[in-house]
Amino acid sequence: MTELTRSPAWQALNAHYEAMRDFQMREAFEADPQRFEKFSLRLGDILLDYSKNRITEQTLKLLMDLARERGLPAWVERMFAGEHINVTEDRAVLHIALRNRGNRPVEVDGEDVMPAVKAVLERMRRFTDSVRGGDWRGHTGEPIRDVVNIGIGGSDLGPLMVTEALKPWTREGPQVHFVSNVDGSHIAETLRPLRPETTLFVIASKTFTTQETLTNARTARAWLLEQLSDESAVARHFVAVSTNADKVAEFGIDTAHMFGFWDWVGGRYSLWSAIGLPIALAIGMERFEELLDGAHAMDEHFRTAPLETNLPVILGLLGIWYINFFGAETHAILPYDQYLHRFPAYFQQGDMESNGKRVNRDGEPVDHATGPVIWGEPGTNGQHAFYQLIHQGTRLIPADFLAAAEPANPLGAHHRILLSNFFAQTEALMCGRSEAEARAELEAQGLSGEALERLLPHKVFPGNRPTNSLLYRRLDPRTLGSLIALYEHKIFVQGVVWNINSFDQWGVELGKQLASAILPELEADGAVTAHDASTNGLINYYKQLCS
Ligand SMILES: O=P(O)(O)OC[C@H]1O[C@H](O)[C@H](O)[C@@H](O)[C@@H]1O
Repeated sequence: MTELTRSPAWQALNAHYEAMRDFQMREAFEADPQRFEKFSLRLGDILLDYSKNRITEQTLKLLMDLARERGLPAWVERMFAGEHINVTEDRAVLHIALRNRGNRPVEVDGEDVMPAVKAVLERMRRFTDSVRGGDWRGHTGEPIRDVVNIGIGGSDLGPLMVTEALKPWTREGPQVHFVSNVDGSHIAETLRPLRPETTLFVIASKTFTTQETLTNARTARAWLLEQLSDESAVARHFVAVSTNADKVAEFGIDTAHMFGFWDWVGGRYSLWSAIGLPIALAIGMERFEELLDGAHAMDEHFRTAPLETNLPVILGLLGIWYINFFGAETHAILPYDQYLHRFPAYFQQGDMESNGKRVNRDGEPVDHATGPVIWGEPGTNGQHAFYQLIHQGTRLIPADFLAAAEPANPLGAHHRILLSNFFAQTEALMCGRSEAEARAELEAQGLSGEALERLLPHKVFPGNRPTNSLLYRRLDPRTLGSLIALYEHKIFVQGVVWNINSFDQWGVELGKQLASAILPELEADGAVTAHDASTNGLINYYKQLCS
């Protein structure tokens, strides 16, 4: 057993889980009229209702004991103090500095990083103002109408998710497009309706060595030069966002047109840095700073609130409860908001790349589950697709429901219909429908005898399925910033409890290495024999199809 699973707090939770096997939320609500008040919290206008979970006050106490035993408060301090908590890469983890809106210095290796952070924000402001104001002109003197962000992973998903989420604020800016996949179809389809004279490319890559991004960037440059036929056009149509000035220059982008960030910003935590440039181009720098303000408010809450009333801590520990004690394999994020349609995908990288780890910080294999599979789609679409399995399948799928009280587009009854579904689904998942209730309903429909008995088991909903609800006034930049930071810190909390490094991602390496060995084999003549029989067979069949 590892230190974690041997620990008194873990053992106590194990015993408590046994005692909770028969716990029914529905009965708990009936027995305790204060359950909602006890198990809900507000931060600003964001309400977190976590009362529809298989928990008692004792469960929370034991989870808090676990967090304390794992030294969570000290780990939070370490992160905020700029310690190199990303041990395998020997780096600090300071996305919180990017949205540190107060005057508190944040030091890395004895140096306050805030002046540099502010200087980049100021450059982003000047640049985005000039592009949005029409002062920045393309090579032929026309203003910029389209921005194409070329990046992948953390250099794509955050800006893409946020510009989609904040679409109502994008009307005055250029149209922003995103190309990530190395599949040529992505860039081909994106560029097809665009004119090079009015298009600005943002090449976003922390390392500036990512194959997909550099391939797409070269294609973009060729497209531009094919039509503008002048190398000097590149300077007016290409900017870069990176930590690697040498590689940016090598690629042919003037570093005067490069926006920097730092190795203490993880790719999947980078939308707050210059990686957010396409967001700022789309919504303007003021709104971008409101996004930072919202995240900062959550950072302050996370840093200072007691564990018991700390939103990210509660979400993180509830996740641990289900993953490690109930054996839940997945976690659904279900935004009742069309604008949040990329939010679950964003946190697939955020969570799964952070906590998809099998060894602890010391390199020892863990003997418990770590990060869950994150998935989800916006409500109500999911209801007509996969909710069947959540309601009546054999798996336990904890789910988060998110919704804004105010509609972004007030259109008759749309929003009330949407929210009636938001409220109904967590109610249905919790209450279920007992056999007696199902029977009564079938009888009311006029069924009886064998016909009723045949249908009855299919009509029963076991219920007792856990959900969290996040309800807030409206999805504006500030609220979105807070919500993203909430999930970021939730991931941190779980990583601390599991004693894993949430900030490296070695698991992406192997495939990359093998792909670079295979690429020349695809270009060479003759059969390939260097791999296992399956891989050889696939490559050789591909070659046969292409010959
Ligand atoms: O920003 P880049 O250096 O181009 O990296 C882009 C992405 O690729 C890597 O493989 C990592 O898995 C991601 O964490 C990263 O966000």
